[in-house]
Amino acid sequence: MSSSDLVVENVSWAPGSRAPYVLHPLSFSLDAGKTLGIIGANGAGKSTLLRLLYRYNRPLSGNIYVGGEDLWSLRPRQAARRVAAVLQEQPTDFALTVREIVALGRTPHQRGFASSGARDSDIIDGSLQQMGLQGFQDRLFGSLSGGERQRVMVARALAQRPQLLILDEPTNHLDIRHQLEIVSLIRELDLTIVTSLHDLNMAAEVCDSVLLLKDGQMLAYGDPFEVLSEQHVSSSFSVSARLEHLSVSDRSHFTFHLPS
Ligand SMILES: Nc1ncnc2c1ncn2[C@@H]1O[C@H](COP(=O)(O)OP(=O)(O)OP(=O)(O)O)[C@@H](O)[C@H]1O
Repeated sequence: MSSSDLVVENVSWAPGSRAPYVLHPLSFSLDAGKTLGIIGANGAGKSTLLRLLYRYNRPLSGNIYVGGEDLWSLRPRQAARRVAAVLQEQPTDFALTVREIVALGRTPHQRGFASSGARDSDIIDGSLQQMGLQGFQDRLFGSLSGGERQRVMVARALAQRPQLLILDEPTNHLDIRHQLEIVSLIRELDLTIVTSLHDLNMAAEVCDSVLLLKDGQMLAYGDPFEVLSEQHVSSSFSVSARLEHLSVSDRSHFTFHLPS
């Protein structure tokens, strides 16, 4: 068995067996504890790929292995113990408290109608704490700001204690401070993470590898500093991209212009 935590083999998707591909067959693997960024213009297929990884859509072809197990050979509850997702669409459980929402992350680990135990409670406390939400636990979800709700959804996913965490645009709705917090959390978490990101500078900073999609095809995969070249970025986003060196922080930084 491969030492990779996530193995994607020839996976493709289309809305029907005769429909054109939305995602053309692609393959990649990701080692345990690493973070992969999915990058591409609007409509490139990022969310489509993520939906296959968190088992919302079944691939038209190919297989996905998480921890060596074929994701589609697992029962839904077993799959939910392995893979958690934080999506752009937030739930409408407005009448639940923050703690109740985070507690939902424990559901795949509970048997039948058993209520949650002390271990569940500790995990929920830890997840709230990791996301800086201790003071919010009795607030109604519906009363929170967009950014606070986003942090609750990440806390719920952490409470699920997954092996693979899928994040669809995790910095949406977040102000700069909370974006930086999410980025540093992603770096610290001892989880295998696949995240879509629109901010290329952030992707280069936070990801161990990057998968660049264009029109549903994998244009490049690998080290962020190789994949995110001026040429690749200009081509996949139809812009003129320039990599500039910031001498103060000793980092490279993309700037973008419309092609003249
Ligand atoms: N169920 C579906 N039926 C038909 N077309 C679909 C379906 N789901 C997605 N698509 C199309 O597939 C393409 C890729 O969509 P997807 O949501 O994966 O893009 P994305 O890269 O996540 O875009 P964005 O950055 O705008 O969120 C789009 O053209 C979309 O309209």
